[in-house]
Amino acid sequence: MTAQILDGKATAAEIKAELKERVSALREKGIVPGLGTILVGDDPGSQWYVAGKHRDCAEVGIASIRRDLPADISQAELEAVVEELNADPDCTGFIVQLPLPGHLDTDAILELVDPAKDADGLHPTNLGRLVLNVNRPITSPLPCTPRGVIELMLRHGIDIRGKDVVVVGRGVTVGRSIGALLTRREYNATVTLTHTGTHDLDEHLRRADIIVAAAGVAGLVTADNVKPGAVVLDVGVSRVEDPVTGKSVVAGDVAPEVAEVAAWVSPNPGGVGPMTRALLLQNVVESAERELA
Ligand SMILES: Nc1nc(=O)c2c([nH]1)NC[C@@H]1CN(c3ccc(C(=O)N[C@@H](CCC(=O)O)C(=O)O)cc3)C=[N+]21
Repeated sequence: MTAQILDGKATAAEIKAELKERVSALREKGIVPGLGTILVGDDPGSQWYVAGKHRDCAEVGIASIRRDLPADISQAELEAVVEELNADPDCTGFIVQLPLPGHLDTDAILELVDPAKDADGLHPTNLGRLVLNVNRPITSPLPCTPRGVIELMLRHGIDIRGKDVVVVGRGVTVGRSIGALLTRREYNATVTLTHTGTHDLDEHLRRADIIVAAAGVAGLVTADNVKPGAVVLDVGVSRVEDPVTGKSVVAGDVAPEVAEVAAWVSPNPGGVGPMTRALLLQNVVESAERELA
């Protein structure tokens, strides 16, 4: 038995096709959703991610607004660019690509983003709304990766309700907010958040119905630690040296042999990454739709 694949690439394509329709409907009413990106410095990885976001926008008809800034930009200068996009009516949502260079105050920058335009869904106001609204519909942007993880399962017919979900990693973009989403009444999962201080991680993993591996530790989840029939989502990304070629390659948190035990696994790449990007676009479209309402 080998696990079925949670195909993030195909599912993201499906979501993008739906968003394209919603963007057309908005355009007919005179609203053009626009995604802004703020990129500081010339890290090739970050440049590649940002380029991908603009390609995605073109695909669904969202306008792109791009601000590429020098690595030595000052806090005040960067804050001015954030304020500019906050005020720009053509920009319905935007992101500040992370990480920022060390001399900049990341928290202060992220807090300056207008919560209504927060395409990442990581503004303190939006995270606060997510925590406070357990039962009512949420009408503010949601964090893209947690939402992408859930959407990937739902669109493969996986029932989350009542399931034991074990999340590995307490990072801001995934671990710390995914529990707030999964424990909403609409999903009704039971969530355990594990991290580097957890005693006996293996024990937690072995009883999980669903594992969300977001630690950024290559191969952390092994076949020995997965219950037969579990659903395993590989969110982590780290760079490791390929033992054969010696080249630096991207590795996920889930060892390949897990596919022999699990019922479902998300590949990495091709799993949660494309979903994150699709849900970013959805946040931008939803912000534009709220503007119309
Ligand atoms: N403000 C901000 N928001 C972010 O959402 C954000 C960020 N900063 N900084 C960096 C991380 C990383 N991240 C990825 C998203 C998609 C893929 C993705 O689509 N990867 C593809 C291709 C991977 C490859 O081939 O290298 C895949 O998984 O199939 C990867 C990484 C968003 N991030």
